Amino acid sequence: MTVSERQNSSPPENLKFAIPKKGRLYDKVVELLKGAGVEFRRKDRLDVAICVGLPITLVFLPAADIAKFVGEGNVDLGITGFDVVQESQVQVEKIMDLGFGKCKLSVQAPLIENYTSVEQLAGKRIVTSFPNVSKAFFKEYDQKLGVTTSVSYVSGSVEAACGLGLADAVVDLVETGTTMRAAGLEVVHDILDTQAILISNPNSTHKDLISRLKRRIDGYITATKYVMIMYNVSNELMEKALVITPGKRSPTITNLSCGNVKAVSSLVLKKEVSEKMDALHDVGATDILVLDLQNSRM
Ligand SMILES: Nc1ncnc2c1ncn2[C@@H]1O[C@H](COP(=O)(O)OP(=O)(O)OP(=O)(O)O)[C@@H](O)[C@H]1O
Ligand SMILES: O=P(O)(O)OC[C@H]1O[C@H](OP(=O)(O)OP(=O)(O)O)[C@H](O)[C@@H]1O
Repeated sequence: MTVSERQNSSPPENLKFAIPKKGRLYDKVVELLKGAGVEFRRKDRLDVAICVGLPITLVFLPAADIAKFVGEGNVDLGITGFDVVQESQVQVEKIMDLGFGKCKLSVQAPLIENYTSVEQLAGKRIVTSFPNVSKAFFKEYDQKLGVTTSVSYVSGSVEAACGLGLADAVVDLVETGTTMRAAGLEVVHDILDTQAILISNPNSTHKDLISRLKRRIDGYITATKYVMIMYNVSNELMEKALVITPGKRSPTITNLSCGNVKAVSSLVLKKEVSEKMDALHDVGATDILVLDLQNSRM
């Protein structure tokens, strides 16, 4: 075996974990794995990386192929979009939503045509990278109206299909709508909401390691959503302050050496922290500090 073959080979007993090799989800997935303590070094141009200190081999694949690989048992675990899972038509176990890669899969048509309902597109030409989801979606309308919608697959630049005269409408992902508007399209109907999800093969033999990874990822995601708020407050004002910061379960209250004042620490949602600080100030709390959480197990 050559050196490069050895670098590329996974110990057979390792859990195989497929993640997107590039694209929209890549940076977020790498950040998530780092936060969950899954360390790896990916050598230039290699699509396999063995993790440090964990029996895990990461496999870098196109996002669109990951659900199929997980469903067919070539890998144990994967991260990809829910849209990809729906399109792949395979049986996978959804472990958890990951909270990024959020967008919608929508039927989009030229603004100029002014379509007001999706029924008007039944029987017409649709171009998409999601032929299975699109066919399943239009089936109901085809049956109702006695027509046959033509669904054709393209692997990319879907939004260009109407302008090129290849389609009457497209089924594509929309987040901000920038791509769609630039192509002169508008949403006629949303088919599904999607985000990145962690999936596993239902027959994987690595159940314990998958549970451990789930706890780690869960802990990291929770830590990114919360901050720890700490403040001092007098006994008389305590009740009002605790209404503002009830904590995830309950706040921690510590006696201070100086008389009538106590220190409170409590978890607060990051998105609510400024408003909580204002409210604490207004009820008379002092020395208000906010600390970021690195990680958590709750
Ligand atoms: N604009 C977006 N906003 C949020 N999530 C998105 C967006 N576009 C795609 N995604 C999510 O990321 C997944 C992968 O999309 P991406 O466009 O990166 O795939 P790709 O086509 O494999 O990448 P590339 O085009 O670079 O080869 C999609 O299946 C979807 O779940
Ligand atoms: O509503 P928006 O914010 O414009 O996002 C939607 C676009 O994002 C994705 O493509 P991406 O930019 O990842 O490139 P791709 O077509 O090469 O996959 C998707 O396929 C849409 O075209």
